[in-house]
Amino acid sequence: MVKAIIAPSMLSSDFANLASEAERMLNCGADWLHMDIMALHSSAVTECCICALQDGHFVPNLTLGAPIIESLRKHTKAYLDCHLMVTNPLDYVEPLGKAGASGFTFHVEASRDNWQELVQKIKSKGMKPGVSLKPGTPIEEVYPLLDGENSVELVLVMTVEPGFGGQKFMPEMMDKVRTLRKKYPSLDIEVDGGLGPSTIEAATSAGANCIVAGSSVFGAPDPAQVITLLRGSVEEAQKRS
Ligand SMILES: O=C(CO)[C@H](O)[C@H](O)COP(=O)(O)O
Ligand SMILES: [Fe+2]
Repeated sequence: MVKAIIAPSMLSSDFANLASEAERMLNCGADWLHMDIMALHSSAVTECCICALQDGHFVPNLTLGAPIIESLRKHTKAYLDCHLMVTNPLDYVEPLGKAGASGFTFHVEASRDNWQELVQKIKSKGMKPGVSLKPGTPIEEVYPLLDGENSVELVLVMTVEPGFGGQKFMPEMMDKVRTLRKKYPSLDIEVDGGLGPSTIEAATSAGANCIVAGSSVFGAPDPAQVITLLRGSVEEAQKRS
């Protein structure tokens, strides 16, 4: 049976106090810390400004990168679950590996031409490879990454459009989770976006076992209580299945 993993999204934390926010979440029972890495690939700008402006931004936001992961690593031994929302994830493998990232989850939309090289490199740097997909991307797109030689070990199903915390959960994404769980019973299936006490049931009964939650955890008066509730939902759903 796959393990229940609760990963507060540090995107909702106080970035100016990242180390103490991380410690606070771990004390509240977090298993992983979810790190949202959003950036514009700089060489895309140099190579073709117009393309970069039209679609080079993987998301319309800028968050953190390897230097911050490296700084945080000095303060914690926690599993740092990095979610790469960038146009060229390959550029980030070496720096994030060096910085001390634990998981490296890239987007299938940004790696259609080089996912095999990417997975190989992620593994060679000692990180756990994962693939994510945007709401508009069909689940079938990740199958080759799960069935081949260089397979990923986690699939992150986005349940909001990537880019920002605090958005509304998209329940229609649960069909992807159900399909994936049926086909891959021992896979880590992560859900990200809009998860909290009112939406967790839909995700866990579909088969998700890794739960990313930002605003619902950081915005709660008692984050530990929310983390316990999320974990309980994964475990209850697993008992029922
Ligand atoms: O990847 C993300 C956004 O692109 C975040 O991880 C996600 O949005 C978490 O925040 P919340 O739980 O508030 O929705
Ligand atoms: Fe994320």
